[in-house]
Amino acid sequence: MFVEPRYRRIVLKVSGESLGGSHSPVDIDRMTEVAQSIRTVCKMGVTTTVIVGGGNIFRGGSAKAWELDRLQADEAGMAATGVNAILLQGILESMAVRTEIFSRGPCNGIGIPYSGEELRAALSDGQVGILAGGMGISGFSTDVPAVHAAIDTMAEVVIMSKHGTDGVYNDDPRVVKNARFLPSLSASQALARKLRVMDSTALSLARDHSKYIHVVPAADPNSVQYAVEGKEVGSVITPQ
Ligand SMILES: Nc1ncnc2c1ncn2[C@@H]1O[C@H](COP(=O)(O)OP(=O)(O)O)[C@@H](O)[C@H]1O
Ligand SMILES: O=c1ccn([C@@H]2O[C@H](COP(=O)(O)OP(=O)(O)O)[C@@H](O)[C@H]2O)c(=O)[nH]1
Repeated sequence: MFVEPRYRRIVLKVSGESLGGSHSPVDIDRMTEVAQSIRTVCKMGVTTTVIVGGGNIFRGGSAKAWELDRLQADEAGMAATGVNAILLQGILESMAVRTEIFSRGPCNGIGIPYSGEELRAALSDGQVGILAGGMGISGFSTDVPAVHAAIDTMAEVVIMSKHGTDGVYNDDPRVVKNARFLPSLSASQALARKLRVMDSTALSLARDHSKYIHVVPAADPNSVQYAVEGKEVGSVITPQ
């Protein structure tokens, strides 16, 4: 049965941590599930840009433990997103999904350098854009380039496939056992309550550019498809 998608143009942010397995920082079964969900939404006619995190391999926040300075640590984190992007591209291409990687910073040399115009051209040509290297500069997470890509590609929503939560709560559900699930809230409310489900810089960028954020559970392999189909899943952060 054909379902009219709720979203026509999306940016999908895939949590790096959700790509790891118990024996390896990158798990082929998880990566395959992600690729299958991308193929499913593409078949529904949804124009898709994917941005992968790198936290399954390395995060800038580990700088101290490794005695790295923040710039070095962030460069390692950005490089990690490149590994995930190449592996995801490989699996997607094996499923006959055409892709192009657009890269920044330490990932330059993987695919082609990021350009909003070239990304839009690839999407118009029916390809999936995969972004590597985040913003290409230290001090960010991949949430900011996810929202930025929504601006560049005129996507109405960033679907955030999150590790360790099924949506947004009024407090961190990993820490506060009786935290309350919030099916819908505004970006301003999330900022005012200092909810740390995503980067505050990315939240304010989404608010200022009227982009919706749909937080869905990475643990459910159907959650991206359900979000696109308009089924109740995760939490929606509205721009207003
Ligand atoms: N208000 C909140 N609602 C939901 N999750 C939250 C909240 N505050 C903090 N978190 C935490 O955010 C984590 C996901 O964010 P993060 O680890 O940065 O993600 P990812 O690697 O999935 O992008 C969850 O595992 C959850 O513990
Ligand atoms: O524009 C960017 C994007 C990412 N990073 C680094 O790359 C790491 C991995 O990205 P992220 O934490 O967003 O991955 P995820 O949380 O999705 O696993 C971050 O911790 C940062 O150290 C960065 O320095 N600049």
